[in-house]
Amino acid sequence: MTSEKKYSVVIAGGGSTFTPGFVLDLIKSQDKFPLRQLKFYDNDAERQEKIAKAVEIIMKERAPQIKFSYTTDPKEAFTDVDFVMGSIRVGKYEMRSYDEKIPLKYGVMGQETTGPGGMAYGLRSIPAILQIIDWMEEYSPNAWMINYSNTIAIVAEACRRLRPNAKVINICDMPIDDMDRMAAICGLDSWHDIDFNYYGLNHFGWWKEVRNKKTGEDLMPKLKEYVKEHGYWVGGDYDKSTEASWEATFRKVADEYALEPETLPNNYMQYYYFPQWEVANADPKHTRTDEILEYRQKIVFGECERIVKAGTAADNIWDISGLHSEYIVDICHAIAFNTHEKFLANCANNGAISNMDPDSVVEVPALFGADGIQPMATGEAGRFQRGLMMEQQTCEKLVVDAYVEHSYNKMLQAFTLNKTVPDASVAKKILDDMMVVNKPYWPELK
Ligand SMILES: NC(=O)c1ccc[n+]([C@@H]2O[C@H](COP(=O)([O-])OP(=O)(O)OC[C@H]3O[C@@H](n4cnc5c(N)ncnc54)[C@H](O)[C@@H]3O)[C@@H](O)[C@H]2O)c1
Ligand SMILES: O=P(O)(O)OC[C@H]1O[C@H](O[C@H]2[C@H](O)[C@@H](O)[C@@H](O)O[C@@H]2CO)[C@H](O)[C@@H](O)[C@@H]1O
Ligand SMILES: [Mn+2]
Repeated sequence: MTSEKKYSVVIAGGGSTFTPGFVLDLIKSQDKFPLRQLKFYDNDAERQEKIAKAVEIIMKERAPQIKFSYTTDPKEAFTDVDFVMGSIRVGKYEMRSYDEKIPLKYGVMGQETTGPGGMAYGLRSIPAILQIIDWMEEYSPNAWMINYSNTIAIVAEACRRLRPNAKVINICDMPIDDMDRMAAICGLDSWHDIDFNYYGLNHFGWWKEVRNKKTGEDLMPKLKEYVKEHGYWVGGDYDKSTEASWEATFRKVADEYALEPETLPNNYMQYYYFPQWEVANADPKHTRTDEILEYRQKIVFGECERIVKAGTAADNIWDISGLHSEYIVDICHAIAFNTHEKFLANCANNGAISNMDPDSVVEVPALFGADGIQPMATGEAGRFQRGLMMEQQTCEKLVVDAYVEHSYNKMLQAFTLNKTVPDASVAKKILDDMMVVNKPYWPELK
């Protein structure tokens, strides 16, 4: 589809390891989502510049028609834009490392977006995301923010409650990645060949239905046969660049499926079904953050440095674009061109899951168009799933209460209620350690 209009996009989190991927996929999509301008915004000038200097070269060589700039000034960043792509990490990897390591100190699973670590990260993200929404509304009132910045479930609950009319859509690529694996398992090209019914919370959900989009064939029986042995691990060429810890995650789906074989789980259920297994298999001194510093961050920043030194990206062999970046570009395209394609959104339930409260934030299929999202009805949640979701979403709501009320006790209740934490005394120890390191980012909790 082509149009006269060309769009202006700002990536908030210009220094993100995913930014070069966004850029490469935006360039690849110029025939369907044409840009006139691309900007980066970050609050760490030095980190952003390392990526931006390489992107400047890439843009000159591959898309000179698009005006490119980068800034730490919010007015410059958010003026004259149609889309904000959110990819910030408040506190960067230094704070992610604490999110993972502090709970482990007390025998509790430590993970980026789940358990106490995920709640700590969510509380850090709320004020930064609300601030970006406010700048977007002030400087580009017609713009849409498509946000990846975690912890999405908590950020989405804060948006629902505190910015109910904002043009912000909180998204996650995990179900897309899982569905792409399902497609590969069934011999299909990509997740685009699959139709689905999925429901849950972010990083906490289940497929009720998976079909071949073209023929309508029910793929659940075939998938279940495969998943009970291999989980969502595909192997071979498909997984040639997948890191070892992701392999373990996709294989673990076999155990998650065995627990509830009527549906197929989001791979993140491992953290709630098997938190003690996570602890037993973790190295408290070397967590996922350390792996990223040694691998993804090294590759991305190393390649940027190499391009800048060479003064060209012509021999650039690195391409970290992929599902993550394709997905956000496809969503911007769907909104820009009012396509009403089916993706997934984290939004107020309002009946999408019939036996959950209207004000629950849920992750469900939705049609994406010029007016934003139209969430779809997914039917009833199973008893097991509903019980789990009620507990988890209450934790997410309590974190937002803690933010609004500056309440230590609400945060302690959130930690205590969480399925990954054994009791209130352990919750308190974790929270007290987290209070110290999060001082620059959290509201003062009293
Ligand atoms: N929703 C999803 O499914 C999904 C998938 C992958 C990654 N993510 C999220 O994407 C984000 C980026 O991940 P990454 O690993 O590339 O992180 P990263 O640490 O490499 O980059 C994040 C950038 O955000 C910047 N930043 C921090 N606070 C900011 C603020 N207040 N304003 C502007 N910039 C700020 C940092 O300086 C840094 O350059 C994270 O939130 C991550 O959890 C989400
Ligand atoms: O440990 P990380 O930073 O590698 O991953 C944490 C994120 O994991 C999911 O995103 C994956 C995505 O599903 C996969 O397809 C590929 O693009 O990598 C992404 C990041 O590694 C999850 O959806 C995110 O919310 C997490 O932040
Ligand atoms: Mn996600």
